[in-house]
Amino acid sequence: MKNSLETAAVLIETLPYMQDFYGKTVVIKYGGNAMINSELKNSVIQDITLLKYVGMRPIVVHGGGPEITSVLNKFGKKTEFISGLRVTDEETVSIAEMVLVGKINTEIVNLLNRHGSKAVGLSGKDANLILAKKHFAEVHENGRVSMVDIGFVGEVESINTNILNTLIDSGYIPVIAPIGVGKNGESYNINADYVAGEVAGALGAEKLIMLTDVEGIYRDYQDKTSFISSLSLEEAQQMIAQGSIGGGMIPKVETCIKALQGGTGKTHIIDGRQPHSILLEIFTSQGIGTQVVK
Ligand SMILES: Nc1ncnc2c1ncn2[C@@H]1O[C@H](COP(=O)(O)OP(=O)(O)O)[C@@H](O)[C@H]1O
Ligand SMILES: CC(=O)N[C@@H](CCC(=O)OP(=O)(O)O)C(=O)O
Repeated sequence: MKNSLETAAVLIETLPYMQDFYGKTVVIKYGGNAMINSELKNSVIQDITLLKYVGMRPIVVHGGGPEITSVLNKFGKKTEFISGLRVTDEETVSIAEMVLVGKINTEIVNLLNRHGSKAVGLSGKDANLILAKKHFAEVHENGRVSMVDIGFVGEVESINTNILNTLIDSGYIPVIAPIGVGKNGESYNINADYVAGEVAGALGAEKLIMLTDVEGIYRDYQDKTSFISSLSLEEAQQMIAQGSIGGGMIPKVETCIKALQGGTGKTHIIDGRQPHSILLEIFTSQGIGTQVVK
């Protein structure tokens, strides 16, 4: 892991090439498992603020899965995930909305603003940012695929790019909570990875960066020497089908695949536990984490 001074050195080396980054749209998916402590949170917030200062167009899509689970526990509700997605009944979707929109979104917006950014928080309901419909989980078992009903879990039908571009063009950083709205005004709990991918695709982002709690993708998750630094779209599809990518990594990799197919330049899964991981990914020639590319 690099310390802050080493990270600063990386940035200074990059200075002559700063104009290459000007005006580039980058979507950052900030996962709940990477929101470990206030020091790391500040490092993520500083990185995003710096991207803005050098003329990039950052957009944040956040998760908050562990926090939702902990609040559900307090209400005596158990959590079940199928293919990386939370089984969501009516009570669960309102708790998820309360945690994601009411707590985590406002926290991130507040932190960004305290660090000198102009951040605006949005859920899928603001200006109908995320129109959604019911999603069924795809379960791979013994080479067969089945579709399972997991309740109020949504998939994105459309993203209102107009509101995002209006905010970005006025100098704001949009911070998006992954709650979608259905055509009858109902709330849908959407995995934040999928929302990040859809936003990246809709805006034609240069990069999609997903912060999580592992170094990146492993060929075999039990074997930490099997780390992969670069993966093609086809290899990624194969790994999901073979079951070597599991749990919460499935929506991430599916998102990378979809974003690449939709025109996003590059996608990255990086370790949010590493201080200044966003800067290290964007401003070093080798980057960090696993990149999934066409
Ligand atoms: N092949 C794999 N490589 C890396 N991580 C994997 C793999 N298969 C499953 N995982 C799991 O995916 C997790 C990341 O997803 P998740 O916990 O949902 O993160 P986040 O909250 O950041 O979205 C890892 O902590 C790991 O347990
Ligand atoms: C349907 C579904 O699984 N929704 C997620 C939304 C939050 C999320 O994605 O948070 P992370 O990025 O921290 O995992 C959930 O309920 O946990």
